[in-house]
Amino acid sequence: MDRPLYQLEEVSRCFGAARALDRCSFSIPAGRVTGIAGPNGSGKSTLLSLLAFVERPDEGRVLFEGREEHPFSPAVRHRVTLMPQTPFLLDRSVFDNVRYGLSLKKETTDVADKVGRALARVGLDFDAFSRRRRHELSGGEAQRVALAARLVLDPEVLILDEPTASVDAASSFLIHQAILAFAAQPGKTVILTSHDAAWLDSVSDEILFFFRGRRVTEKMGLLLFGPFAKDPASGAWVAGTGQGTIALPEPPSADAVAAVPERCLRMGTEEGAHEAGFDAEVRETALEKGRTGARVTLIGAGFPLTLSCPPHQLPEPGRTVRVSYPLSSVQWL
Ligand SMILES: Nc1ncnc2c1ncn2[C@@H]1O[C@H](COP(=O)(O)OP(=O)(O)OP(=O)(O)O)[C@@H](O)[C@H]1O
Repeated sequence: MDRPLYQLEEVSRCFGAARALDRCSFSIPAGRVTGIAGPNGSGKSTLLSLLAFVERPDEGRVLFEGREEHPFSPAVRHRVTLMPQTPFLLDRSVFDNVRYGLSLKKETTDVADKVGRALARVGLDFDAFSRRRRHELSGGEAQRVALAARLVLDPEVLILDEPTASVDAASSFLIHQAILAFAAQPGKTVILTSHDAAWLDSVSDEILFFFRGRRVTEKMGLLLFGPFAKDPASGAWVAGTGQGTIALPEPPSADAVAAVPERCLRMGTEEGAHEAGFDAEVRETALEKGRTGARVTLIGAGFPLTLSCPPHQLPEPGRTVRVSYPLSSVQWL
């Protein structure tokens, strides 16, 4: 059993009347890669800033190794490093940007060597890049320099908010490799977010799911937002647009969101009794970390959905498949 590194006890973070995090209680293990997933505004960045001790919760406690810690507390300073969603680079050379954190830590030995190794870990050649300035880097290169500036600090806990946002496939792959190489070292913990579900699956040992500031206990494969309508012919409730509809139980309120757990979605079979079904187009397929499972991303009735399947049953992108689910599996969030 993994030792919990963090324990959150009834943690809330409020902005005015809105709760970006709403009474969250869960733990995060040491020595693993934990992915944080959820739609826009679900509280992921807010959570990361609390885990990095950049901010304090308004309610509840964040325990680190069993003790309540705070911003600037010596127990977490230099041990936990956050790369924010839009990392800031100084208007100086790449070398100075990567070295900057070392100088804050007052590390003066083997500086050039350490900077060179950190750049190599994100696929940047020291001779080609170390003298370049911020404006001489592509978006993907700048993101990798920002990651190198965290890796050079050799933290115990590396927290990354959307490290592959707006980078191309090559940079995304290099960032993936750098994170896995970091995580493979003894005693290292990585906590990260990404909107790219397949990428997050391929890098994470475990994923925690969030929705509207709360942790959702399992991975939801399908989220259905209103407006919902009642089919006058059948009397059944449906979500969807002109591109088709998806059947639901009666919504409890107009702004409720329906969710179907990924494990309840089945692909390629006709629906049985007490099940609903709809046609969906396969958009993307990906193998999970360890390659024992695979994930399929589809679009049905205008809604994106993901479901898992054995790697040998992966359908071809572009195919239309039938997706079925028990109506009783629909949860209201
Ligand atoms: N400084 C702030 N002031 C006011 N509201 C904020 C602030 N920071 C976050 N929020 C609100 O808190 C909620 C959660 O925001 P947060 O950035 O944590 O979500 P997220 O899941 O990271 O979203 P995204 O995927 O879009 O990055 C949102 O409704 C957001 O508008």
